[in-house]
Amino acid sequence: MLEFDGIHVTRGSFTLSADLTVPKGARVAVIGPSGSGKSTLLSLVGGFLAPDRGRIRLGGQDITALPPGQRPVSMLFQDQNLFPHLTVAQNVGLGLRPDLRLSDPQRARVTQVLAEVGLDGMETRRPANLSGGQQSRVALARVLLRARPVLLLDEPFAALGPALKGDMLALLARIAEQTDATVLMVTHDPDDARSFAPRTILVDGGVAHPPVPTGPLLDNPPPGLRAYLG
Ligand SMILES: Nc1ncnc2c1ncn2[C@@H]1O[C@H](COP(=O)(O)OP(=O)(O)OP(=O)(O)O)[C@@H](O)[C@H]1O
Repeated sequence: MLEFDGIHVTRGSFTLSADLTVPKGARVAVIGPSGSGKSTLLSLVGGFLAPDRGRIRLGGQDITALPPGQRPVSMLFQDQNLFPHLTVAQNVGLGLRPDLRLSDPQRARVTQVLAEVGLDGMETRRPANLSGGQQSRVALARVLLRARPVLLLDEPFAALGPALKGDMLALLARIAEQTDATVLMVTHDPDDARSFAPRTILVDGGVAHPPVPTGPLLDNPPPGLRAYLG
C-alpha cells in the first residue's frame, strides 16, 4: 500500500495537497490539466521533491526521508532514460548495477528479460539504431529486471503511434502483474487511462484526489477535468 498522509508541497506559488492511498499491486492513472501537479505527485514518491508537511509510506514504512536511490521505486519518462553510448544490454544491466559489473547469472538474466520483451539478438545495438517502440521495450526490460514494488511512469509512450502505444501498455500491464508492482501512470490520453488503469487519481485545483474508478470518472468528469478533456 502506498500512502500519502496529509501531504502538502509548495513549488513557488503552486501548492499541492494529497491525502490518499493506493492499494498494493494497483494500476492507477494520474490525470488532470497541464500544470495541475501530476509530475509533482510522482516526484514526491520518487524522492526528488520533499513535502513541506505530511508523510509518504510504502507497505507501512515511512519513506519520506529516504533519498531517491534508496527508494523501492523505478521511474520511466517519455525519453525512456536510455544512455546513447551504451548498448541495449548495458542499458538494461544498469537496472541491476550502475557500475555494470554484472555476474554471469545477472548477465543471463539481462538476456532473458530482453527476450521477454521481444528484443532477442539486439543486445549489442545502441539506442540510436532502434525504433521508438524498440527503445520503449529496452526501458521496460530494465523495469522488469529491477522488479521494484513501485513503478512511476510520466507519459512514457506519448511519442508512439496508437497501435504501438497499445502494445506497450499491454507489455507494461504484463510486467506490472509479473512483478506485483504498484503503478502510477501520468497520462494526457483518457483512452490510455481506460485501457490500463482500473482507477484514476484526478489532480486538479491544488489537490490530488483519492483514486476512483476510471470509466465513471471519464464518462462524467467534474468541471475542471471536463474543460481539459474538451
Ligand atoms: N522546479 C520548479 N520550480 C517552481 N515551480 C515548479 C517547478 N516545477 C514545476 N513547478 C510548478 O508546479 C506546478 C505543477 O507542475 P507539474 O509539472 O507537477 O504539473 P503537471 O500536471 O505534471 O503538468 P503537465 O501536464 O504540463 O506536465 C506548475 O504550476 C509548475 O509551474
